[in-house]
Amino acid sequence: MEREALLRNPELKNMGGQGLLRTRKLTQYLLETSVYPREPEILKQLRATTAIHPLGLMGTLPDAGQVLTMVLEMVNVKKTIEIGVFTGYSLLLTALTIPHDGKITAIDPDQEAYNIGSPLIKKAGVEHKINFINSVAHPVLDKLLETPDEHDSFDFAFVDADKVNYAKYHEKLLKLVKVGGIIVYDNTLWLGTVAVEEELVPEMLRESRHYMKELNKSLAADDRIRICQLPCGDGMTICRRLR
Ligand SMILES: C[S@@+](CC[C@H](N)C(=O)[O-])C[C@H]1O[C@@H](n2cnc3c(N)ncnc32)[C@H](O)[C@@H]1O
Ligand SMILES: O=c1cc(-c2ccc(O)cc2)oc2c(O)c(O)ccc12
Repeated sequence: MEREALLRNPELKNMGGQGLLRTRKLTQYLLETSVYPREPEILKQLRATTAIHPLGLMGTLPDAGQVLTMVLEMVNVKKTIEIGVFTGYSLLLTALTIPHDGKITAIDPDQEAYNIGSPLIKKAGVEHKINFINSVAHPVLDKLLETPDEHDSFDFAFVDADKVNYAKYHEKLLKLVKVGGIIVYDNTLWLGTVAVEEELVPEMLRESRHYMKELNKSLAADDRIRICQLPCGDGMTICRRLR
C-alpha cells in the first residue's frame, strides 16, 4: 500500500523506475550506453538472481556499481569493509576489482540473502577475499576498534545498510579508514525523499529520511573529510579522509 502511494507520488518519480534522472528514457539511455555493456557477466547473473527476491530493489544499482569500481581502482584498494551486503552485488563487484590478496570484511545480519549470491561469488573464484560476518555492524566495528592494529588500516568502506545508523558508522569508520582512504555512503538522496516535504513522504520512509538529511548536513560540515555527492543510483556520497 505504502509502496503504491510512493509510485503514484509525482514527487518521488524515481520509484517508478526512472531513477534520479529526469526521464525513464534518459536512465535507460545511460544504462544501455555506458553501464550494461561494461558490466561483468557474473554481476548480470547476480542481478537477475536478486530480482526474484521480494526485496530485490535493495540491490546496489549497476550505475552506482560502476562508480564504486572506478573509485576502488583509482585508490588501489586492498583492504576494505562493507556494511550491508544483501545478496552481494556490491560485494562481488568489490571482490572482482581488488587484487588477488585483497581482503573484504563484509557485515550483514541476513544470512539467507547472502546465501542467494554466495554460489556466484564462489563461481567467480573470489571467495577467498571475503570474510562474511553474519551480524549487525556495531559490535563488529567495536571489536575492530578494540584492536589497535585495525585503526587507520582500511583503504575503503562502503555503507549500504540501516540508514538511521549511518552517522554512528561514520564516527567509527573514520577511525578504521586510513588518512587518504575513502568511505562511500549509498542512498544519500534516499529515493528522492530528502527534497520532498515530510507530509508528502510515506510514513515508512520518514525516519530514515530524517536521518539521511541529518547525515548529509553533517558530512557537508565535517572538516575531517572531502566530499562529493553524486546523483547516481539512489544518491551516493564519496568521502575522503583528510586527517
Ligand atoms: C540495501 S541492502 C544492501 C545492498 C547491497 N550492498 C547490494 O549490493 O546488494 C541493505 C542491507 O543492510 C542490512 N542491514 C540492515 N541493518 C543492518 C545492520 N545493523 N548492520 C549491518 N547490515 C544491516 C540488511 O540486512 C540488508 O541486507
Ligand atoms: O527499500 C529499501 C530499504 C532499505 C533498507 C531499509 C532498512 C534497513 O535496515 C536497511 C536497508 O534499503 C534500500 C536501499 O539501500 C536501496 O538502494 C533501495 C531501496 C531500499
